[in-house]
Amino acid sequence: MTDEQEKTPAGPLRVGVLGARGRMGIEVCKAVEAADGVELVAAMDQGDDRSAASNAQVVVDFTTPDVVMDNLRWCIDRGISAVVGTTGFSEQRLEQVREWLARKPEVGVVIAPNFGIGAVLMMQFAARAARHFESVEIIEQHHPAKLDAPSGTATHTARQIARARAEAGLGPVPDATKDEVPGARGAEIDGVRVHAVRATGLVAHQEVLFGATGETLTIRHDSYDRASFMPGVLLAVRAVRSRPGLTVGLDALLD
Ligand SMILES: NC(=O)c1ccc[n+]([C@@H]2O[C@H](COP(=O)([O-])OP(=O)(O)OC[C@H]3O[C@@H](n4cnc5c(N)ncnc54)[C@H](O)[C@@H]3O)[C@@H](O)[C@H]2O)c1
Ligand SMILES: O=C(O)C1=N[C@H](C(=O)O)CCC1
Repeated sequence: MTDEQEKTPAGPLRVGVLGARGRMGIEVCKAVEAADGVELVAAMDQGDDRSAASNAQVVVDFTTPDVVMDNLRWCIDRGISAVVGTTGFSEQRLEQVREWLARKPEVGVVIAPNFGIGAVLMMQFAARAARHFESVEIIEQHHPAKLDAPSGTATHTARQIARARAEAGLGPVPDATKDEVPGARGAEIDGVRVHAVRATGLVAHQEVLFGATGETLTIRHDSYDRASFMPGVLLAVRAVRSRPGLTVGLDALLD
């Protein structure tokens, strides 16, 4: 930002979008253009010159797991805060982002596997239920153009459930089954089975199935339209500059 811009009285928050021609990016550009107090200053996609977003105060990234780290580094180096919905964040990647941010203490980054308010609550409810049930499995369902599996939401949910189980002193989930066909029992994340379904007509859906003697509990969330993610994205866009450092998930912003 130039000294001149720094001195200018607060105008609308300048927002850039990376992945602007993608399914989510299109929706984010529309939401930013329609929202009060924010202004879309750059809408960039693959092949565009990213420097057009240098003037942004906040960049929103909905791109792909293979380019998102490079985009984040670029933003942090320039002192631009970022709101990231792109998936594929391992613990190592989060640690790398924290390292970059340590050199730019004024910059905020929010990385959320799911910006749907209902999805955030579904993950919280699942983490709360986890200590009371010996069995748990996650079934995530998405549109078939999704590049990654399992979803970021399912991975995050599994990690939170595993943490809650460990704190409650629960052992492994009981399971005597031997896979006759590899993959029949799904993937395993921190001891929690995760099943990924892909079908035309779906957007983003997840069930968490808990079991104990004589009862089951199913916690389910459905996004039928990408508009469902926009209140969460705008919440993060407005909050990120007042939250220096890394925030993972929307939980802290909803409290
Ligand atoms: N956190 C959430 O709430 C949430 C919700 C939906 C999707 N997602 C995730 O967001 C990501 C995008 O999802 P989508 O359905 O919009 O995918 P998409 O494939 O429709 O869009 C990705 C866009 O990024 C663009 N792109 C690729 N490389 C780029 C680069 N270097 N710079 C700028 N743009 C680049 C692509 O051309 C494409 O237009 C995925 O990782 C998905 O899992 C997260
Ligand atoms: O459409 C997608 O891709 C989605 N990805 C996120 C995930 O991986 O959890 C969130 C829901 C939509």
